[in-house]
Amino acid sequence: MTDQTRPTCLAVFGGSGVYEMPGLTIEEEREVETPWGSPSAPVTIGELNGVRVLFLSRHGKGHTVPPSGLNARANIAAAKMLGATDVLSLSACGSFKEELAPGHFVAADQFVDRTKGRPSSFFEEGCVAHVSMAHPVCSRLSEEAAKAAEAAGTKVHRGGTYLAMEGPQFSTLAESELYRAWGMDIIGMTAMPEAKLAREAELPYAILGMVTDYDCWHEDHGAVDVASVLAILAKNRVHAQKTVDEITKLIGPERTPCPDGIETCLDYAIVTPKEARDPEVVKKLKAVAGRVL
Ligand SMILES: CSC[C@H]1O[C@H](OP(=O)(O)O)[C@H](O)[C@@H]1O
Ligand SMILES: Nc1ncnc2[nH]cnc12
Repeated sequence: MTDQTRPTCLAVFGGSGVYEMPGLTIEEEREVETPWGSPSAPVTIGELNGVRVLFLSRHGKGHTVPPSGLNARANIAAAKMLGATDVLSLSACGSFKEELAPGHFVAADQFVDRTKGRPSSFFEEGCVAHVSMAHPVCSRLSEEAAKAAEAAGTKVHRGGTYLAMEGPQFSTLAESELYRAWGMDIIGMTAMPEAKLAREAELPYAILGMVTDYDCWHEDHGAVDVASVLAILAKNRVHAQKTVDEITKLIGPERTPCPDGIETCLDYAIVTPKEARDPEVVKKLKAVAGRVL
């Protein structure tokens, strides 16, 4: 059995409002230490419909970790180290389009990264790699997530660009209008560098943006505030949780390799020749890129 034909092990990163995953038969809550530190919370390891699921509350159980303080490297590394085959992100987001209404989900397939200074690579001086981010989302997982959300009774939009802002403040009106003029679809504060790191760890990644608001551009809606985001999420949390239930039914435990080749994307990405690599850096990297080191 090659690494890519292992049974499914779906890592779910629950964002704002999604702090637990009811229905999961819990095996254990694992404290994980990675070469990049600890993830946001202990990882809940369990099973749902015969599928192994790893659940991580992205901001911690009590929502104590802000977007800029997220240790995305530790979160992704923890998933990889625990054997994840895929990562599904459930993320609250603002909308830049009338038709992407609060309560709808967007299976985003592109990102624009406007975050600043977040550690965004596992690779560093001593071992340099460049992976492609042209198609940052796993097409298969994204479609499965979209179908699962529909089965859970949610209106889903397939495709769309997620603008990742630094935060934690919401956008100014000028920024909101600029992003709209750029053709962005949704906005949030967490998908970057998470998606980049998932790619470097050869983990197929997909995201369901759970629309909570129209940011601040919409004349008929007030500017976004946390209370309204959380109120919408309280209504939609059940849809998010049901979506995870449905996706495990859809994908099942048997898994074929990712059709986009994400699990082998490091084959030609590392530019530093073996003899020039820093052994200490390589030691850390084994946690996420052991296949090629
Ligand atoms: C509580 S509103 C802003 C907050 O919500 C989103 O988090 P997540 O993506 O983890 O659901 C957004 O990105 C901000 O971090
Ligand atoms: N309008 C918004 N901007 C950034 N992050 C968000 N999360 C939810 N709504 C958001």
